[in-house]
Amino acid sequence: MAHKGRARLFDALTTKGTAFTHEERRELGLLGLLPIAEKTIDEQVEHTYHEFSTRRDDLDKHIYLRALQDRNETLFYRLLSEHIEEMMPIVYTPTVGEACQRFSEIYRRPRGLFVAYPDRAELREVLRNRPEREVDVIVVTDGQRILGLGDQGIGGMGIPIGKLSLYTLIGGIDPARTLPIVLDVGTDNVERREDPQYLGWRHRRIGDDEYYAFVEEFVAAVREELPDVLLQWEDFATTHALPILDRYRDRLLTFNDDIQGTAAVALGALHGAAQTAGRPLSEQQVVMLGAGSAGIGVLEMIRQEMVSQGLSDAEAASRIWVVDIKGLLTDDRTDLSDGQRRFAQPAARVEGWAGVQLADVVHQVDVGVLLGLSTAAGAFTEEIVRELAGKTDRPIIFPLSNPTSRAEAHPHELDEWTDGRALVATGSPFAPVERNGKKRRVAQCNNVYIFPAIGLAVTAARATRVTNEMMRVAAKTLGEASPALSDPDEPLLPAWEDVPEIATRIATAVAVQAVKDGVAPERSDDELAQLIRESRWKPEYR
Ligand SMILES: NC(=O)c1ccc[n+]([C@@H]2O[C@H](COP(=O)([O-])OP(=O)(O)OC[C@H]3O[C@@H](n4cnc5c(N)ncnc54)[C@H](O)[C@@H]3O)[C@@H](O)[C@H]2O)c1
Ligand SMILES: O=C(O)C[C@H](O)C(=O)O
Ligand SMILES: [Mn+2]
Repeated sequence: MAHKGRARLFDALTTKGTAFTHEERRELGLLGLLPIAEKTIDEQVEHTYHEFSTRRDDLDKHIYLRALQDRNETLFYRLLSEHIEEMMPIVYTPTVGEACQRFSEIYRRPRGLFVAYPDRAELREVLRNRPEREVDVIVVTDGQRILGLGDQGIGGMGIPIGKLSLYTLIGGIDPARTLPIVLDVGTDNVERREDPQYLGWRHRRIGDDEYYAFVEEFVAAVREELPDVLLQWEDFATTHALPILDRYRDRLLTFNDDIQGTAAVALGALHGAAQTAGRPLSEQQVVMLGAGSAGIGVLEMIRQEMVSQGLSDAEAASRIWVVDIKGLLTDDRTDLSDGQRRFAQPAARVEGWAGVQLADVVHQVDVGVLLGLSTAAGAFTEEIVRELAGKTDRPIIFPLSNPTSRAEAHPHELDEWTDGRALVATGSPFAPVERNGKKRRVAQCNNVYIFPAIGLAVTAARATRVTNEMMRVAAKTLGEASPALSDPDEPLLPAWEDVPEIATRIATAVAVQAVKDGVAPERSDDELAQLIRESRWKPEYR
């Protein structure tokens, strides 16, 4: 922190703005560079909250908060931590989706790294130019599947920035040690490419051979520059997401949030739901709409959970029904990937059915759990939901697609169509549901319950891999924190105010598991717990 003068005043990570005391101003050569008033951080929070509140819409609020982040990170996180429930939907889903779509238009200042294909001969230099030397967590996207909004090219950068803000807010990762990265490999979104304001490389997406070679080069440069960093893959198209994860999961400290983080949060929410419904997962028939990387990732974990509850692999698979854009996955389909094939039902099982769409499956099968990771807005129709509600007392219905505009159903509809019996969790945030004059919060089943805790765990424990067991322990620890376990009228997942504390608990369990799995240095459970608490960064001026 050697900076003095203007360099110090304008360094977002260490500035205090008007909160520099007179003495500090004298020491740091700031006399005269600030108005005479000396503010406390609480006064600054009050002021910025007022400013935030006067912005006209959510995108405007997003722009305000991002600008504050670029100006004074400590204040940004302090403000967020005091208004977490109100501001999460602004810096993250759903508003971040619009911020990605309009990234070039609302662009003010650079952040993180733009790793562009035309610079491929100088990837190491690009990595070396990173804003801060030491990095604990990278979130990288190539912008091809931004939430359910498709290819946003370089605009996808909004996602790594938003996710890393939550690594700090919830997981206590030092913001100076986070690095958002976008791989700019072109875009197939013609509207973006032809927009004169577009800031990315104006080119079609490169072909697979070039693509995988570029990713390999990128990974090699990351390993050379930052050998211990956690590398999180985010919002890659399913066709790339799965091969990339397969290729690197045993070579690096890495995970794919859409596949693994989503699976863990869904399993966590299902824990409270199954308990409230009075029927364990292994006795449920599960239907998933959507067979992309998110849907298949969730189903893999559900299957493992059913097996741990006593079923064989085959018995578990026979309880899982997956419907994609073409209909039910059956073993006579020739268009399935290996991952999808594991969940294909024998074609003989559906002989004589009138059709194989979602409505047919819900009609024919004794469904207890209906999950959506399809991007198909409104696909959980009144007819389907009413039929499901006729089969079971407490139907479990999770429309998990993001952002709000892609949700398979809205919670108030599900509540109405099931007379309040549905156990609901959504991917994006929704307003509470009102029934008999009582308002009930809707659980937001979003991977943000998981990834900050994973980051905290591997950073504090100095883990070298993210194992499947670590993800399972994260799911279990989250599941055990479900408010619904003690009161069936409570939501399936904890309130946002409690999430930083729960992330600490999850991180501790994950770190203990990392040691057990032999991917982190030996330490006692107590030592790990203490290490995790102490390593949390706090939004305070120092
Ligand atoms: N809640 C969360 O934490 C979370 C996490 C990850 C992803 N998601 C959301 O999940 C969605 C899917 O992500 P993905 O990476 O798996 O995407 P993807 O595009 O790879 O997969 C989408 C799947 O849905 C199917 N589908 C599309 N339209 C359909 C329709 N009309 N009817 C039936 N099936 C249809 C497709 O065939 C495909 O199998 C996105 O909206 C994403 O935002 C949510
Ligand atoms: O970003 C989110 O809100 C969750 C998830 O990673 C998604 O891609 O939808
Ligand atoms: Mn994602």
